[in-house]
This record gives sequence, structure tokens and C-alpha cells, in this order.
Amino acid sequence: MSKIIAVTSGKGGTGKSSISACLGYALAKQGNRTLIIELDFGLRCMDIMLGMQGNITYDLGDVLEGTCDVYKATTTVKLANNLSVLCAPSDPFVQLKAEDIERITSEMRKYFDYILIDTSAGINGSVFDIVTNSDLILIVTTPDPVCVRDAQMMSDEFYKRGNQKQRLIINKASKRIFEFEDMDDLDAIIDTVGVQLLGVIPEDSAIPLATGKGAPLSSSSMGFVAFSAISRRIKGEHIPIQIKM
Ligand SMILES: Nc1ncnc2c1ncn2[C@@H]1O[C@H](COP(=O)(O)OP(=O)(O)OP(=O)(O)O)[C@@H](O)[C@H]1O
Repeated sequence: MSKIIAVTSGKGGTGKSSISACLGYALAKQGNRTLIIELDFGLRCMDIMLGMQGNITYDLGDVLEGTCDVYKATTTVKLANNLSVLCAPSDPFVQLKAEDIERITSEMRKYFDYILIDTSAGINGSVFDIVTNSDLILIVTTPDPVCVRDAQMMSDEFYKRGNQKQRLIINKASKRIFEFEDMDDLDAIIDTVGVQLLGVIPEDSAIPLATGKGAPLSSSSMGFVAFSAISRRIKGEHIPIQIKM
């Protein structure tokens, strides 16, 4: 049974796209057929992050406009055998309706084990409905107190709408966290957001380096270790949470 996983956050710049790209790569490398759907309309970046810049013929805009069927619009990523991407349209004004994404994801369930939806930040009507209806919501926050509060507000809204299947990812964790007065350890972040922790990704310069070049993360990097563990936990394996920062 395939799983639709939405990667979302309250605040912008928390690392949703980087996480979608690196987690998608990790899941694919572990033998799972994985599709990343990018919903950041007008701010496409997944082609660069996955090393496919200049190699995207069709995108989600073509599917929504009805000029191309969804399977044809997905592009196989060269980095990993099992990884495909459906990029966001470069036109920011393409109309997005939740029912269109539901139609697209239900069609794609036939071909993929995991469908990762990389969303735009914040509360936007149709993206909100898409996330609410997914099988698993990954709430991404950094340790920054503003970001943590926004994550809590987003998560509360999803709970209110009946989605209990939420997990927290704390991204860009570093020793700086101990400098925040009310949010001085990871437990305080987890308690504030009120969502079970799935993983902690350290602040690691290997991540912008890899996604900027469209290359895989170096297997010796802290980021690589964190994404491998998160992908295994998503598959139901018991991998203890280890925090290196
Ligand atoms: N763990 C990390 N360590 C270091 N840098 C990171 C990490 N995660 C993400 N970044 C960097 O943070 C910046 C924002 O990341 P990204 O674009 O993935 O965020 P986003 O949440 O998708 O942004 P937006 O809300 O604008 O869509 C990028 O420069 C990215 O390389």
C-alpha cells in the first residue's frame, strides 16, 4: 500500500524542499519507488536539488491544464533508480485545487510506494486541504522559537481537522539551541509543538552543498545519517534517535 507524505511547516525556509529531496533520495536508495511532487508554485527548486535542471519537459502545470497526463509529466531522476519528480509549474498563478492533487496522487499510488509532497510554507487553503488528507504529515521546524510556535499552530489546525498522523522533524539543529531561553532543549520543542518526534537533522553544510549541486549527500555526512534513519523509521523500522550536532 502506497503512502502519501506531506512535508510542511508554518514558517518559510525551515528546509521542506531540502528534506523532500534528501528523504526522497534515501527512500529510493533503500529500494522504494518514490515520487516527489513539488507544490511550491512559481518557486521551483526540485529540478536543481535533484540534478535535473534543464531536463524537465513537463510539470504539474501541464497536468493541471490538461495538456499532459500525470504519468508522462513525471521525470525519472538520474541520481537514483527508483526516484521520480513532478516539478512545480514555473507560473505562480496556476490554479491549484485540492481535488486535482487528490486525483493525481490516487493515480500515482499504482506506481509508487511513497509520494512525498513538498508544500509551500504557511496556511493556504488548497495546500492545507491536501496536507490534511495525506497519510502522514511531517511537520518541519527549526529550533528557533518563532518557528516552533508556527509549527505548533499548523499542527493544532491539522489535529482539529482530524489528522492525527503527524510526526515532527527538527531541522538545522545545532548547539545554538541552548542559547534560547524558553526553548533550550529538544524536549521543550517537542512538548511545545505537541507532535511525536520522527527525527533530528543537524545543521550541516553538506546539505546546501549537495542540493545546490544536485548531487547526493556524502555518506559520511551527518545529514546522510539523519535521512537514512528517518526513512527507515517511516518504513516502520525501530531506529533509535541519535542526535549529533
Ligand atoms: N539541515 C540543514 N543544514 C544546513 N542548511 C540547511 C539544512 N536544511 C536546509 N538548509 C538550507 O536552508 C535553506 C532553506 O531550505 P529549503 O529551501 O529547503 O527550505 P523550505 O522550507 O523549502 O523553504 P520555502 O519555505 O521558501 O519553500 C536552504 O539554503 C537550504 O540549503
